[in-house]
Amino acid sequence: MTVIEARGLRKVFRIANKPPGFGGSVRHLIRPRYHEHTAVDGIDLDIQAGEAVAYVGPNGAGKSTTVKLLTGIIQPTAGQVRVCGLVPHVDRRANAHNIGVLFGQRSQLWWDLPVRDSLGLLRDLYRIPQRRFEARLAELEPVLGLADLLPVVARKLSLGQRMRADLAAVLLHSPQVVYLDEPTIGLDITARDAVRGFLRELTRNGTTLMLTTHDLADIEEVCDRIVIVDGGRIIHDNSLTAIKNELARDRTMHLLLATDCPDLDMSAALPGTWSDVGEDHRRVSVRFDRFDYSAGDVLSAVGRHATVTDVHIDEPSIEDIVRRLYAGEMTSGQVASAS
Ligand SMILES: Nc1ncnc2c1ncn2[C@@H]1O[C@H](COP(=O)(O)OP(=O)(O)OP(=O)(O)O)[C@@H](O)[C@H]1O
Repeated sequence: MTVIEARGLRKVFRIANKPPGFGGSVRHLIRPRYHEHTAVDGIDLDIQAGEAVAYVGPNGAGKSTTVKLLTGIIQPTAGQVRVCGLVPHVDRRANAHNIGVLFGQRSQLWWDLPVRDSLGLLRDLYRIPQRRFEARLAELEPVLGLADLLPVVARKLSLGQRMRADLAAVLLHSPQVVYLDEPTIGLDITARDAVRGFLRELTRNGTTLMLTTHDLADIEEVCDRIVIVDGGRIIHDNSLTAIKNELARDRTMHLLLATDCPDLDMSAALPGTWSDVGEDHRRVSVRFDRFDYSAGDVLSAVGRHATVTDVHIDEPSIEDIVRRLYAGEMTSGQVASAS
């Protein structure tokens, strides 16, 4: 079932050309001048129920603007958008019940209230029955470690504590679609793992997740699809596995040998591979295309020359791939689209 559907979505901001200083302000009042900036430039997007999609791109790419359009905070200049069958900027109230949003550093919590009271207010706002509210808090408690946070006034929370409390606020009404911006920022390693595990669990249970983040580990551990935007356009849209298969076929196996092997060259046994022997003649690296050879092929080929005592494989990271896409080393023509 398609939960998020956007066609030709476009947002153009009108920006005032205000000259500097008081004189400039007066001149602008008399004769205002503007220029236009296209933040989102014709985006087509279909996201299915239960999908976890990473929506990433360099600063200013148009990520937040897209999320604002999908949540109905702003209206599109052109194009159509539907979320759970509703037009977000038209059916704002109904849409709010279907979605949870954690946006940048903006908190949902009332600054001067204990977290418990903020959650109570949100319970009333979303009209959550008391029993369901308590059951939901009990579900969220072990992941987000809420018990310690509930009595604390929001402004006294550390960044990581506030993030946990905010996540509880976003997820309290069990929304069908959740938009999260940098959801693990400020969390320690344990809390980060717990949140990532929890987000995976959410999508397994059918919640649709759209993650805008610069933390690529979040993407690898939570998302199954990655949409990359740049200049307001989608430059890549595919599953994480497909992007790796297509753009990161090389693996490098590093082997430690029991005996010196200064002249080891794998190119005869495994044509198309590249190998390098370290100065100590015992450390060998073999780079291979994973669709041409398996790790076992490489291991046994090296094993015919020397006893291997240790081995590890460098997998290409999603970080490398995304960096190359941002840098324009690859274009959408070189990569398959999910649509
Ligand atoms: N309200 C606005 N008025 C004018 N221009 C805007 C407005 N909001 C965003 N922009 C511009 O639109 C472009 C896209 O901004 P957006 O915030 O969507 O980027 P982003 O991908 O979320 O970036 P970041 O990773 O830095 O948060 C930027 O050039 C930004 O300056």
